[in-house]
Amino acid sequence: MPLSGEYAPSTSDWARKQAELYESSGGTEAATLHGLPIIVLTTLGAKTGRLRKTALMRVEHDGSYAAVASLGGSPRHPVWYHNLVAEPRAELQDGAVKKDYIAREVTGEEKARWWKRAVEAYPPYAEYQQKTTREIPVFVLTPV
Ligand SMILES: C[C@H](OP(=O)(O)OC[C@@H](O)[C@@H](O)[C@@H](O)Cn1c2nc(=O)[nH]c(=O)c-2cc2ccc(O)cc21)C(=O)N[C@@H](CCC(=O)N[C@@H](CCC(=O)O)C(=O)O)C(=O)O
Repeated sequence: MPLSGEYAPSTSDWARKQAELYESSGGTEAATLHGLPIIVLTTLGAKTGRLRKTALMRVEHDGSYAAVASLGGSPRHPVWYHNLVAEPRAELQDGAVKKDYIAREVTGEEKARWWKRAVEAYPPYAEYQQKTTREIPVFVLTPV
């Protein structure tokens, strides 16, 4: 069942602009970062209950996606991480297709498999993990 609520723009201007343009153009504009494809994830704000839209790198395998809470190797998690922990239901737009997913944070062997896919899709993830002692969380989103 799709998320409902009022959209609350991100306070990160560049990310907000990319997420909004990607969504409004059906994934035809603002579709890459450093030439690599993105997706837009919609989560439910854990405190405000408002819809949050977050551009993320596209990491897809057999219809499931990874959401990598890298935040450029920052010592803290991105705020959307806490949204997904609180409410695992999410929407994900890949190109013109937007579907409902359930997110699950992965660990161990399963995380290692998805981390490999993520670094193949976006090599800077490896540098981000080198940059911080924070273990960068990975969610796997499976279609509902
Ligand atoms: C800036 C902040 O955003 P954030 O959720 O921390 O996410 C930071 C970044 O991860 C986000 O900007 C990403 O889009 C950056 N980013 C990537 N970030 C990643 O972590 N991984 C990626 O792969 C990634 C790729 C990417 C590609 C293109 C692009 O333009 C940006 C990309 C934000 O919007 N904060 C809001 C709050 C947002 C929020 O969700 N609030 C919750 C409260 C949650 C709580 O506090 O518990 C609520 O509404 O209730 C605010 O300060 O008002």
